[in-house]
Amino acid sequence: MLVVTGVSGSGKSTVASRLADRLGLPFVDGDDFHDAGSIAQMRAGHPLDDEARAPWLARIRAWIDRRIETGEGGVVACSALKRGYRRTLTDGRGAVRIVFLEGSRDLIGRRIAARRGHFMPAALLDSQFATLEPPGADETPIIVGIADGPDAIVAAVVDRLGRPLGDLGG
Ligand SMILES: Nc1ncnc2c1ncn2[C@@H]1O[C@H](COP(=O)(O)OP(=O)(O)OP(=O)(O)O)[C@@H](O)[C@H]1O
Ligand SMILES: O=C(O)[C@H](O)[C@@H](O)[C@H](O)[C@H](O)CO
Repeated sequence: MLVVTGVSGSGKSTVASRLADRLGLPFVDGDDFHDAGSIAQMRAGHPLDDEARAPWLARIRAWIDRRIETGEGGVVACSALKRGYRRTLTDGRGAVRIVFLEGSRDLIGRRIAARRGHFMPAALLDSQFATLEPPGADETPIIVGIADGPDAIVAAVVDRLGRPLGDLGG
């Protein structure tokens, strides 16, 4: 089970969906678990706070738990900006591995500015970086830079998994 994390526009949806294809695992986008109120709040340029994110994270955790139960595993795209958010998704779940997409404010800002048809406004990127607590070594994250294209990033993650792909189920 892989959770692909990073700020808005870091490429989570792009990378996680291709990664899932590559590994033959189900994919889900954390964006699809927001309620309408949270989407409206972000669209209006107001960041979510801990309270608003808690039920959203709980829904994603429930998806992860179902995937673990079936033994099939999966790949989920979820910003999981703070350590505490990641713990919500990983604690007590040994097989959940964090992937962190690392990129500069400048590069991500350019990609968001070029993106069309997404609710997340570019203006929220500063708040995303202010909230971000990059994963520490104790979280054994797979950290990948995002300067290269999606296929290269997927290949780098697969390379770093460092264990047989069949072991990702639980
Ligand atoms: N490695 C890459 N190289 C070039 N462009 C990329 C790369 N990864 C993603 N993009 C583009 O950057 C934009 C942001 O990517 P994406 O929507 O996947 O990010 P995200 O982290 O899922 O964002 P959000 O959290 O806001 O949903 C998209 O237009 C996407 O096509
Ligand atoms: O925690 C958050 O602030 C939100 O989850 C955002 O990160 C969005 O979900 C997404 O990244 C934007 O599309």
